Amino acid sequence: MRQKLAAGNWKMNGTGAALSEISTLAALTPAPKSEILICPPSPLIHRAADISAASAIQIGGQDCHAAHAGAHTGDVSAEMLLDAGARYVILGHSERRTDYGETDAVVRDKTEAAIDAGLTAIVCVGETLDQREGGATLDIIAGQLAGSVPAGVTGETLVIAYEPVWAIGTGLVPSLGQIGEVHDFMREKLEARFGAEIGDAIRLLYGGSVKGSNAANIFAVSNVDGALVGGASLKAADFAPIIQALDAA
Ligand SMILES: O=C(CO)COP(=O)(O)O
Repeated sequence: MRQKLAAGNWKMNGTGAALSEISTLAALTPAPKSEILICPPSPLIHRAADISAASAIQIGGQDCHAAHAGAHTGDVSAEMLLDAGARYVILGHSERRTDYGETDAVVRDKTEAAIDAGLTAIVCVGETLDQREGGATLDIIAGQLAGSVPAGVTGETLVIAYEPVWAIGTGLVPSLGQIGEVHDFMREKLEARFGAEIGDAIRLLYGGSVKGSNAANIFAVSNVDGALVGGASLKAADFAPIIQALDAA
């Protein structure tokens, strides 16, 4: 049985004042059945990990460099995230693929570095609206999975997040059929590449305009093991109902 995961990606939002949302979230979800993860901006990770230590909430990063250390001004290594208290890191988010031209090969190298350091990597994949309208969705997902996921992963070291680019921050959500089609397809691809046992153990998250109002329906879709939530993870009052829906799924 895969452990369900509700992950919040704060993106470039929040200063120290936002950390109170973590304690509030812990109070609103005292005994969650699902794993709960908050990925704040890097400068908050250490304090977020301290605040969440007594709760079920885990902390993650939003990116890391592929190198362990060195002359990379402004970058953060996977070891640094781990040392600061992170246990997960989001990699290959479409905003990084777009803003920084991160290719599948770059994402794969970062994923290897993250896993080497002892983090669980959440690798993001997803098609643009043009690609979906052109009927290329499954080809895009297959290519991103093949290119971004390194060899040797397990259900403990890798999570995949399916985030259609056109659904991120837009309020648009694919139909439940479309989500199910992609998640079933990803499961097949992972089982084909890593074998039935590992392929079945890797958790598959849906991301893109997940809210308390649509979460239960999305979590009922086959092979959806949780969500990667942006906007609705910033406030505990918005994120808690999503966690409750996942617990109930
Ligand atoms: O990009 C996302 C999470 O990584 C999704 O963002 P929204 O939930 O704000 O659409």
